[in-house]
Amino acid sequence: MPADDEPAPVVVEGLVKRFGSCLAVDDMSLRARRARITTILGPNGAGKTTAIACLLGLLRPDAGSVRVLAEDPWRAEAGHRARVGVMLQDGGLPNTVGARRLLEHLARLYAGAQTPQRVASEWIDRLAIGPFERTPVRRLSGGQRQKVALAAALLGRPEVAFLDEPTAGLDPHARLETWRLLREQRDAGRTLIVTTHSFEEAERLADDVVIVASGKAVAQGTLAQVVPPGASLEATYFALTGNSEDS
Ligand SMILES: Nc1ncnc2c1ncn2[C@@H]1O[C@H](COP(=O)(O)OP(=O)(O)OP(=O)(O)O)[C@@H](O)[C@H]1O
Repeated sequence: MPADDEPAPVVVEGLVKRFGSCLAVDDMSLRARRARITTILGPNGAGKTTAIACLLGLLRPDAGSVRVLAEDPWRAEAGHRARVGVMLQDGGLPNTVGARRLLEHLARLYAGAQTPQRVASEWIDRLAIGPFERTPVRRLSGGQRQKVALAAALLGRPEVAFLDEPTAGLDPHARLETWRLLREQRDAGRTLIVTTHSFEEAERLADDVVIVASGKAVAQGTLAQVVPPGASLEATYFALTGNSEDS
């Protein structure tokens, strides 16, 4: 188990990001510990995806700092990017190719994969992609596309992976299988940052939880640290995000 005082692989300090007059991220600070699953919960528009885009080096912070594996992602070289996996909400997958071809292509890009066909087959088996492995991505159902995007994010054996709502739209079997997979990835030493709108997912999957509201991290820690004795995560979330559970 990693010591709590070792440098965190993901550090956000005082992050600010504006889009015109919209303050999407407002002085956000958070950390994700190595070889742990950190889930980020927060209302629509709270700034989760924007913060992740900064952590991926896709957006440049207006203020504050972000570090991934001790580097500034905005300035990082290709070698750094290969250590970081990503699954974005819109998939970002090429539309016209099938899953097998795409996964083989990605496996070829990663130096470690000497046998791209075998690597792709392992992920296709693991995520039950086989029945639709040759269907062009644009023809896949939302849940099928999620599976391909998850395989694409993890296939390069990244040290850190950012997964934006990885189980959204998955059926209950696929969701359980994804949780099992993510725990295995964590146990293999990967640091996973997972956004979700599911309290059940956070409770069953997370080692650490971050609650984000109005562009700030308003609570973070283990579930036991974040949720007061006798309360639920759901009640804590509603109290911290300013919404009423009864409304
Ligand atoms: N490129 C952009 N241009 C303008 N506004 C943007 C842009 N990207 C995000 N925003 C705004 O920033 C705010 C934060 O959006 P963000 O996508 O980070 O929220 P989120 O917490 O990921 O929400 P959700 O749970 O719905 O995915 C929103 O008000 C959104 O409209």
